[in-house]
Amino acid sequence: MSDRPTTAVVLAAGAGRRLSPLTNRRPKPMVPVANKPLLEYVIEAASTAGVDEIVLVVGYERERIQTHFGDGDDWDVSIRYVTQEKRLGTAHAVSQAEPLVDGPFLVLNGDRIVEPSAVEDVREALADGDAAGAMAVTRSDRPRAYGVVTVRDGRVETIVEKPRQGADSEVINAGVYAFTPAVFDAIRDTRPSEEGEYELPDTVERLIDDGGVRAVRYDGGWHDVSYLWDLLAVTDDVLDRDGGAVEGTLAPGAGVDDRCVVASTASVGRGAVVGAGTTVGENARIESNATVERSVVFPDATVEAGAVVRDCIVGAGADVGANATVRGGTATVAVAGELYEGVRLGAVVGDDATVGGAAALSPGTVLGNDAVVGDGASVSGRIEDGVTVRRG
Ligand SMILES: CC(=O)N[C@H]1[C@@H](OP(=O)(O)O)O[C@H](CO)[C@@H](O)[C@@H]1O
Repeated sequence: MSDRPTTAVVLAAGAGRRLSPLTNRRPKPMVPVANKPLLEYVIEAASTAGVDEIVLVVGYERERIQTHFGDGDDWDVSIRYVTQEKRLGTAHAVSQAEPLVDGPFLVLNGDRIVEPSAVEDVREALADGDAAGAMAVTRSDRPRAYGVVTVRDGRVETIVEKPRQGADSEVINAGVYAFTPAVFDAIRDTRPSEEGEYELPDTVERLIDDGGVRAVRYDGGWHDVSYLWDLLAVTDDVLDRDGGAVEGTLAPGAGVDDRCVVASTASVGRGAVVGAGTTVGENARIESNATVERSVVFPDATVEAGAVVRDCIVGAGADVGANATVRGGTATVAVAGELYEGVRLGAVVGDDATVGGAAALSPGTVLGNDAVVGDGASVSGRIEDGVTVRRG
């Protein structure tokens, strides 16, 4: 067996609670960017980098993942699944794969878009040296949301997970690793975090003293959807990188910008405008004279005639009624009990939610799954799943 790993353990068990309501019914790795789940970008990058065996660690809503990826044939990889029954952290997730790996292997986060070079470079770094592990590190504008890393002589010197106080480095753990099987002993020696979880950064810290971990600088694209509004920005970045793909049924007089992705089974009605930075999922319908700009429309959603939707996420099967408006722009948005100001987000319309005709959603509105806004109602703030808001 070659010492260059061709097996990757891909972590896809988490729920992604900060992306509620989008993750109330689907795991974060299945959130679509340009009509493709985040996890599909990871699997494609691994496959392009020469990985031929993937162990997918699944848990929350795992059927969604297994149904989509099956045995991996469509991606030229062989996929096997292991289930992390309890959410006990990323190191615990890796340990679930122990019976299925043999020799050095890669570990990839299943919900961050990276390029194949990140995978290739960590694998080379492990194979060329005498370290117990190699980890890709990259620069981030918000290091405190990640594992903050300091590097010395090409090795990881320190790693601090999501530091509460300021970060002393802009360099973060990119979520792409290569390990020798020694990592499994290091996981067994890893102590639980304050939240009672076994975290891979803590395991890496153990390996620093025991074999060392090479730091591999990665400057390619690195995209994370941490918050709802990141989905719009990451979609925009991916459209910049990969270009648009407008398929589907376009009625006469429909205007669809080139920098959009419209699924082959979607339709855009007469006089409708689909502006740059928009993606329209399978079987979604943009009806006549509607305007949809810089938005993500999930599969089976409908934007009815004359509706105006900007900076929006329209969930699967949702219905935005005729002449409803979401004017877009910046707002204060509540996520998991915290307020984020100055965020560019028109509205999120949860899966199967209904926005009545001529209703108006203020910027920053987040409508839960199955929520209903009555005809002509004006709504702002956060509406939980299943709640109905009538006019007046
Ligand atoms: C506990 C853990 O594994 N934390 C990792 C992981 O964060 P999550 O928020 O758990 O996805 O991925 C980040 C980057 O992908 C990395 O910077 C961080 O150190």
